[in-house]
Amino acid sequence: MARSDLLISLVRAGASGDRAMLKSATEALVAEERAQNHHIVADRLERALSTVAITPPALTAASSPAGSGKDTILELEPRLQLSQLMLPLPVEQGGRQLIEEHTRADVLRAHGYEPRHRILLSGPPGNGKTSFAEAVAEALGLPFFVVRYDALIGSYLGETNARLRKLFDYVRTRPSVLFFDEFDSIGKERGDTHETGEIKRVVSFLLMQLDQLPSYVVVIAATNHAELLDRAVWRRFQMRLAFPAPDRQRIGVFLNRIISQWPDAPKAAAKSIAAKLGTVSFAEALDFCQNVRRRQILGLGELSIDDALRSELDLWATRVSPEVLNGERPDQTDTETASDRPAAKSTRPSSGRTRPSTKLNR
Ligand SMILES: Nc1ncnc2c1ncn2[C@@H]1O[C@H](COP(=O)(O)OP(=O)(O)OP(=O)(O)O)[C@@H](O)[C@H]1O
Repeated sequence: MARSDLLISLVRAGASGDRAMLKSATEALVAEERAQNHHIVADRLERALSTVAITPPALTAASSPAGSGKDTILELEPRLQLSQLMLPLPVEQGGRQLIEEHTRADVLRAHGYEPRHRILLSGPPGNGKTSFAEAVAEALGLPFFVVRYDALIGSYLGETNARLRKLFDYVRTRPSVLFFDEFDSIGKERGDTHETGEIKRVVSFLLMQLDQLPSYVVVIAATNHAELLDRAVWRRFQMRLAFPAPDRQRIGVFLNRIISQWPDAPKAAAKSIAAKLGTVSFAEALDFCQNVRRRQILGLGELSIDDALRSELDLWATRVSPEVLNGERPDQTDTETASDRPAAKSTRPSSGRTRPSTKLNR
């Protein structure tokens, strides 16, 4: 299957004159041959590749970078490691299994199995879905491709499918981790009456492409709205991992990890800071900590870490939430400034987020 895909990519690359695709498909074949100790074939393939015309062929619509699948993805160098993330146990275990299945794929294949390679991550924003995908790419030593919806979704009939085809043609030329963030924006429920037939065609085409993808392309899709996904799309994923919002205790441990690396330890315990932050995502807790350090660094030695922390907690209590920005509840910051507000006040209307007191436990 994997091999036949590579051969098809080679034929397509030859037909369209896409030298990048030709090179990456050949390199993938070379890697495969070497993995099977077929060094003579691998050497011949490499020699053949080196004789490919140096002069680039005239650009055509199909072969131009603007028209290739490469435009619809962003290639990032994965740096994050799984051990740097605070993950729920099932996610951590799922991640380790996934990595093992791919690093020891030859053992599985010897028994007629392929490693799992279609993974769905769900959960509220800022709790590590993107980071997890990056960490999987890092652990496997693979490029991390992030799908760019701005370049993928077209307004003309059939345009999105044509771009999806190019995207999949491009990624199947080499092992990689392909990441679809906000996957619900493309894999939506086909029964949605507000959508035209176009979305159905896109979802059907996407399913077909997912089915045909070789296992050396690990597709990781993330969604904040798993309930919006088409059932058939949901079923396609071999591993589904939930990233729930962290509770206060986990945020406390997370804060402690960060704070313990600061040059000066604040007097307040991480647990007490977590209580003051209220219900937050890991990303929000991290932002908060980074702001404290920014404040202290710019204080040029005049500001202690405790002052910086207290000051940032004061600001935190006056934060404008997305609900205010969306007009779902009134903002009180117009009539009241941070300095007007007593330090321990936390009476802003709650909308899921607990407004913390700004007084530190010392
Ligand atoms: N579980 C976690 N452990 C450690 N750090 C985390 C965790 N979750 C998020 N972070 C930090 O927050 C940042 C943003 O998280 P990330 O982009 O992975 O969240 P996400 O779930 O993909 O959010 P979105 O749904 O908005 O795309 C990361 O760069 C990371 O530094």
